[in-house]
Amino acid sequence: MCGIVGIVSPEPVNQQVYDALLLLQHRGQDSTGIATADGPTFHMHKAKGQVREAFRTRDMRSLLGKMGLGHVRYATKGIADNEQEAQPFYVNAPYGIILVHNGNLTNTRELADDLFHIDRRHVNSTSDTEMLLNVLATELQSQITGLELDPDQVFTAVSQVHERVEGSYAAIAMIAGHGLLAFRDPYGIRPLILGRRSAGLVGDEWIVTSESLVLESAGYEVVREVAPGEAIFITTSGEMYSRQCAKNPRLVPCSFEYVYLARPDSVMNGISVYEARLRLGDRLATTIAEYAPTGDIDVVMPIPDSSRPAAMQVAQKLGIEYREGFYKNRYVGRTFIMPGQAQRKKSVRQKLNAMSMEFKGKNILIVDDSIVRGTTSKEIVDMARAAGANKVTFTSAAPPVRYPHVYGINMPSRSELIAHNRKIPEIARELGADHLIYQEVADMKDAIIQGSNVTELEMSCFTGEYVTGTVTPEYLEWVERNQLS
Ligand SMILES: O=P(O)(O)OC[C@H]1O[C@H](OP(=O)(O)OP(=O)(O)O)[C@H](O)[C@@H]1O
Ligand SMILES: NC(=O)CC[C@H](N)C(=O)O
Ligand SMILES: [Mg+2]
Repeated sequence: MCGIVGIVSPEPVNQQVYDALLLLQHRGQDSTGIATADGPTFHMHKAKGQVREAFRTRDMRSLLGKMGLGHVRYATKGIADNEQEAQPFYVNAPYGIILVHNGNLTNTRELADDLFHIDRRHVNSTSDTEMLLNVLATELQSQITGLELDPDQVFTAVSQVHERVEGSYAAIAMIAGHGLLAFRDPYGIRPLILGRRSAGLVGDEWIVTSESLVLESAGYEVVREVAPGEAIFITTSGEMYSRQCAKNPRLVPCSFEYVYLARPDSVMNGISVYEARLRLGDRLATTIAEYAPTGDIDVVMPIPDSSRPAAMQVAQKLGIEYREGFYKNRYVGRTFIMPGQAQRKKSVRQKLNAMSMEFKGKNILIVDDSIVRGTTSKEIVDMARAAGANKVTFTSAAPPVRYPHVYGINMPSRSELIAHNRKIPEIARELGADHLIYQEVADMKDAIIQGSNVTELEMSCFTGEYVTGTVTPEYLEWVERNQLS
């Protein structure tokens, strides 16, 4: 799950793009990049690691221009630990295009073949994003008649992209000398929001980004979410055009954004992430009360950070004291989005420490937002026991993750998932917990969409039902054999 941002302004944009990326850091820690357009000239800097370590003053100074875009990467395809596969990606024709992408394409085998044999395009990496860019460039090239480029041609090219590409994609591209293009896949799986801010006499500034908190923090007003299948084109002089480019758009946003990925202070598809997490806690409390003996539980504890809102509600609903027994080292990033199991496992211990006075002789109910590989939960149960806990009940505000996620979250292999092919008591044994309780799928869905206009959610990692047709058992086996390296 990556974070993306694009800005068109009457003023230089390098600092604004940087600030936005800092706010999106929770969406990707593998690498980051910024590109700007200074008239017809692009400038770009990308590097491995997080935003604060990737950009030096001299890099920022070189990023000239009043249009720009940026990316923080949480790799799902290709090579995670590689500067060349960091985003943005660039092609020199037509015009010069630079693109950033949040999502994951599911027909890369066909695309690689077509790009080589039919379009005669060279893709120099294993990144799906480079393929997306090359499909866009091919389709844009086929629309151009003269030197000028009008928004209709851009929108027709995006319609063609929707026809050729499958999977999830929220993308932003700069077309040199012309403007900024943003588009979202026909299911709106990944988020994308449009904002506007007045820059006084010099005109308006436009921003397109993954999460609303970026708009809020920089004083942009929310114009609207980019609709599923829609494309927005903002010219270098600030005129905005939009068009629905998909034949059958349907909003099916990713449930995992609300469970874990997005920041709680964002509003996504009209749903406050924080409130969705509170409601997940409410529903979980009802299930806990139904299945587990809660009479002897002394305290409810969250696993910092993402489960705090849900845990607070569980405690309140069950009328049990809420305590924070795990102290979090704020200098360690999110462990789930780190590449490689060894690094993830080591980081849980570096990140969380149990304070024994909160555990000694007590029956603890632990709440996490999700259990995926079980990396965090296994360590947590061990730590709670070592700190003297009596009974440990582990609960998850999301249902068991039993199937791969192929739309922008790196969990491609079934065997890695602790709940795959295991019944709940077996998982409890694996974790070493006395009881284990998960949210029900229907409750998760209701909790997330309650009070909004969203009626469908992308929940494949919980249900095994994939919204795009190409995700067949054969494809899932191929993904498993060709994992991220
Ligand atoms: O079962 P696992 O494979 O361990 O994955 C699930 C855990 O990973 C995430 O935490 P993370 O530390 O990434 O981020 P957070 O600080 O936002 O909770 C999530 O909140 C769970 O705690
Ligand atoms: N999580 C994402 O959105 C990843 C984008 C793209 N698939 C990559 O691996 O770079
Ligand atoms: Mg966590």
